[in-house]
Amino acid sequence: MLPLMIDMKNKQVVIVGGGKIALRRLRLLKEEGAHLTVVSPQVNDEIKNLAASGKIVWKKKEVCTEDIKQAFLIIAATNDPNINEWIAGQVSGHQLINVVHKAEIGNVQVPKIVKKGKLIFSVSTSGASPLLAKEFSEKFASLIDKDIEKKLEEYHQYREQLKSSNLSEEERKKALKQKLDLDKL
Ligand SMILES: C[C@@]1(CC(=O)O)c2cc3[nH]c(cc4nc(cc5[nH]c(cc(n2)[C@H]1CCC(=O)O)[C@@](C)(CC(=O)O)[C@@H]5CCC(=O)O)C(CC(=O)O)=C4CCC(=O)O)c(CCC(=O)O)c3CC(=O)O
Ligand SMILES: NC(=O)C1=CN([C@@H]2O[C@H](COP(=O)(O)OP(=O)(O)OC[C@H]3O[C@@H](n4cnc5c(N)ncnc54)[C@H](O)[C@@H]3O)[C@@H](O)[C@H]2O)C=CC1
Repeated sequence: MLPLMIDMKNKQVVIVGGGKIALRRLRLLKEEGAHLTVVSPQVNDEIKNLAASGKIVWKKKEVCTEDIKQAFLIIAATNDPNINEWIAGQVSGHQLINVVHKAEIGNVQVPKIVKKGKLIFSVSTSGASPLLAKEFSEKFASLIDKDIEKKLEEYHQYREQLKSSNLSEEERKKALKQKLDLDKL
């Protein structure tokens, strides 16, 4: 499994199922600006409210092939393993699919994700122990400088400045390293 950063803005995402796990995936993807459609005969209250306010689409029905045809990413999050597996069998080779009850059936797994401004890290145990992934992420998060968001904005600006200067690659690298080292003092 290869961890990549994917721009989910305006991507079509179909979540099949409307329970606890569907909601967890929905929150994560909504935050990134994806266009969400939930397909499920029943959904929890939060999903109902989001649909009522037009923030997502809710198709109140059981899933069929047509529902997932246009999706960039599909989340099979029903509580019926047979349905989830059927969905996985319907996707074409260029679609992404996450199957929540048995990740290896799909081609996407969801790690534990932590975001502090521009700093993003994620921990995966390749499905071995989600709880350990959570605990590790908390340990790593506790090591992060509390001003990291502000600092990263500064580093970004400084780096852009250097990139538009006449300095050589070697000189730029040295200057960037010096700034990081100074901050550590
Ligand atoms: C493969 C994967 C799914 C995927 O890729 O979509 C997967 C699969 C499964 N999880 C199960 C159970 C639990 N999952 C959690 C929690 C989380 N699970 C997450 C990810 C992943 N879980 C992916 C692999 C991540 C990795 O590689 O480490 C986190 C990190 C991110 C997220 O889901 O948002 C999130 C942190 C929550 C937080 O931050 O609070 C808890 C604890 C809790 O809920 O507190 C439990 C109960 C304890 C236990 O069972 O371990 C079951 C059994 C279901 C059953 O028994 O029916 C399966 C299915 C299976 O293993 O077959
Ligand atoms: N990935 C993870 O971190 C975890 C995964 N799981 C797995 O996720 C599954 C779902 O868990 P919950 O969300 O808690 O279940 P839930 O019971 O709260 O929700 C299931 C949803 O699926 C819908 N559904 C059932 N048949 C359908 C169909 N044919 N078409 C469309 N929708 C249908 C139901 O209406 C309901 O909204 C569990 O069965 C479990 O295997 C459970 C815990 C953690």
